[in-house]
Amino acid sequence: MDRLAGRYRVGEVLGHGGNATVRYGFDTVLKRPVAIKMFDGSAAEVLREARTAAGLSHPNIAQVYDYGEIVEGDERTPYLVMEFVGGETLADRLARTGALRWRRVAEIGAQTAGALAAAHAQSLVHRDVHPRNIMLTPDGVKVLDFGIAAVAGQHGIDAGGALWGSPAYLAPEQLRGEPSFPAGDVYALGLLLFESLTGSRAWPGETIGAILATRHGRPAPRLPRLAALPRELVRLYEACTADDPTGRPTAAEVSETLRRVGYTAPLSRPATPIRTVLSPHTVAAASPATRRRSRRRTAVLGSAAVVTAILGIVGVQLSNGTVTPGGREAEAAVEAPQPPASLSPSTSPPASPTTSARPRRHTETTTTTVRRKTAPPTTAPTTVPTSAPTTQPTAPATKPAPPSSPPPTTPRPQPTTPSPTPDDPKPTDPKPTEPTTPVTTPPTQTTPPTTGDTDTDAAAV
Ligand SMILES: Nc1ncnc2c1ncn2[C@@H]1O[C@H](COP(=O)(O)OP(=O)(O)OP(=O)(O)O)[C@@H](O)[C@H]1O
Repeated sequence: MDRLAGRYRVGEVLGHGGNATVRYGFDTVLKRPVAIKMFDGSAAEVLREARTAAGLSHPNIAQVYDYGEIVEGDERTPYLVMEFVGGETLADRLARTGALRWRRVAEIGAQTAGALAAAHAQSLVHRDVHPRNIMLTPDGVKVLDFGIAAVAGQHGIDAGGALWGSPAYLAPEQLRGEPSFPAGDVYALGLLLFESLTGSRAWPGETIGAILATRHGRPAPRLPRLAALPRELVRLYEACTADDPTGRPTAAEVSETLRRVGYTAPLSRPATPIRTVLSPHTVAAASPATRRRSRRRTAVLGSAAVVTAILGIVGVQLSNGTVTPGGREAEAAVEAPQPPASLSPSTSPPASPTTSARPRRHTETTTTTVRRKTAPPTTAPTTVPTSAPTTQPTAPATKPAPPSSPPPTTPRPQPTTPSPTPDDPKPTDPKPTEPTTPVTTPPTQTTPPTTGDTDTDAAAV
């Protein structure tokens, strides 16, 4: 069979995530470009992701079209077929240009918040909002990767003891292992505002240990004073990143506020680059390597109390004796006893933590094991595919868009340095061209009917 599921030609790699590779593809039936995400994880989990994401329809959310599995002997490689989104990720954009003008940030933030609000309205929490999951297109923002979305109220730590998310963007209550609620996404949204306005991550760090140590007991950093930045935007950022989830606005409120501020705030000198003023909370810029590593989804295995303990330790002790907070990549996982899972759908933040304890920030020490995350440790599949299909497809003749997969090489500017903020470039949208060489793929078994999703195009914003 030369096509995936008999209809999808597979082309070049668009990017790699923590547990998947995303490739350009072409749907030969509907004659449109697609993105095909091939997973290392278990089929059951990916199918759950597909069903979750397929239920969402919003102009700022990348649409999921189809799900299937590549079967090779005993191995199954699950894949998702998604709307192809041309453009560049917010992470790549920030790496390329540094901080953005505040109006542009308000626009991106408003659309991102709108997408999250749509998910929250269906009691879904994204749980992995970070700049690599925000795609900037000529038509507006597309939020990618509802891959670890959960029903609001679902426990932040799953049955296997994995706490999913990117440690630099998780809300404090998520780090404590409490159930996931929309307020967690709003916290991450606040951090996106910070990063977009300053060009630097709010919680920098090379490793999960370093990030957790940086975050230990601290509120989110204050925004440096930026020229012409409306006070309301500063207040919004502070509200979004409040430690107490009940003090945060809803995503819908964030979207509304950003739209209003963006439209109504008096115009500042448009050609003037953002000028930053030294602030005691100004954070250091992260290196490209830092961005690359710490963006990765991280599974923190352990009870809430143990995660809490990790937060309480500035110098994280790691049991293998070779790992130090500065010495291991952020996609590591911290192992510890499993907590009980709790599933109690709700759309409001918990009145009180459901897990055992608030952080004992300064007293606990523990020994934890850090290992690289390879696959979700939750459902222990009997066979976990570890590799992509053996036959690699040929890249399409026409490059769909500047692939955003290569890690950025441009050093991120320091937030204290005036940062020119040129207008967005216009990434080229791909023409619906097929890869020229048919792809030979292993026999494919597509679970749902391969007619796919007929909801083809997301509306322009
Ligand atoms: N629908 C899409 N259209 C075009 N490119 C995409 C699409 N989805 C993902 N990509 C590209 O593939 C890259 C990897 O995506 P993926 O969702 O696997 O990982 P991630 O979000 O970067 O990391 P993680 O999943 O570990 O959080 C993205 O950063 C993006 O560049």
